[in-house]
Amino acid sequence: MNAVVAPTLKRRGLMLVLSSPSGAGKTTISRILLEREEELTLSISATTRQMRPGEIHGKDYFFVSAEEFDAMVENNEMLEHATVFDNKYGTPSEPVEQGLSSGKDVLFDIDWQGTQQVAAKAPNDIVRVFILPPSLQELERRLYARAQDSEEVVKGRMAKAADEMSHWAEYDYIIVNTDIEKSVADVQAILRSERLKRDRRPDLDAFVRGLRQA
Ligand SMILES: Nc1ncnc2c1ncn2[C@@H]1O[C@H](COP(=O)(O)OP(=O)(O)OP(=O)(O)O)[C@@H](O)[C@H]1O
Ligand SMILES: Nc1nc2c(ncn2[C@@H]2O[C@H](COP(=O)(O)O)[C@@H](O)[C@H]2O)c(=O)[nH]1
Repeated sequence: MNAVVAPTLKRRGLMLVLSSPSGAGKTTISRILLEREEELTLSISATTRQMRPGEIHGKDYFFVSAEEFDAMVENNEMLEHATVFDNKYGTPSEPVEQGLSSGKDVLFDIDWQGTQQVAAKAPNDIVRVFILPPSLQELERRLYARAQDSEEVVKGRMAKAADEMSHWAEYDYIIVNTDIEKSVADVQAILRSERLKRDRRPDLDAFVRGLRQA
């Protein structure tokens, strides 16, 4: 008897965006997701902000000067860019294009301004997830517990949290990050079903035609 061989169908990569007020848990969720999802690659942003202890140039961010950042924007090298908490942040386009064309999904940890720009450029490819903290008290606790920013920076970020959260309804999915394992599982469930969407699977048409003719 012949073994049944599953057909390999191509799929268009998607752009998975995580946004949240600072400290709600995007980076933590992203790190775990990247360990568990082989077909997912991270878009590494460029930023003018100071490197935090433990951060690595080229892994967490490309840490650049304001002049270098402006030159990247001027040369049309950014998919999106914005000023967030007094620093500039942006997504270099080329690695995103490379990731998508090699069949990977690309993960973005960007704010609502960047999300709006990516959605305007690639409305069919973007999947937007907004992460909320369980409470403001817990958000503040997490920012202090991370112990990587000064009290002044934490206060500044807390002051902007309500404004950041006012954009939640622009997102496709909302996760309240109470339990980290559950939040990661929720994002994985979103990825799994978004990957199955008919519009992202250009080979399906020919495959079904073949099935009907057999
Ligand atoms: N579900 C959770 N329960 C408890 N602590 C958490 C949870 N998720 C994240 N944290 C902790 O909260 C702190 C902030 O998380 P993280 O750095 O991932 O936030 P962020 O949204 O990426 O912030 P930013 O926007 O500033 O980069 C970290 O110390 C992290 O370990
Ligand atoms: N629009 C963009 N926002 C970005 C990008 N990279 C990060 N961010 C957002 O900035 C804040 C602060 O990040 P932090 O690492 O300094 O704590 C956070 O909301 C990130 O999502 C980007 O390329 N574009």
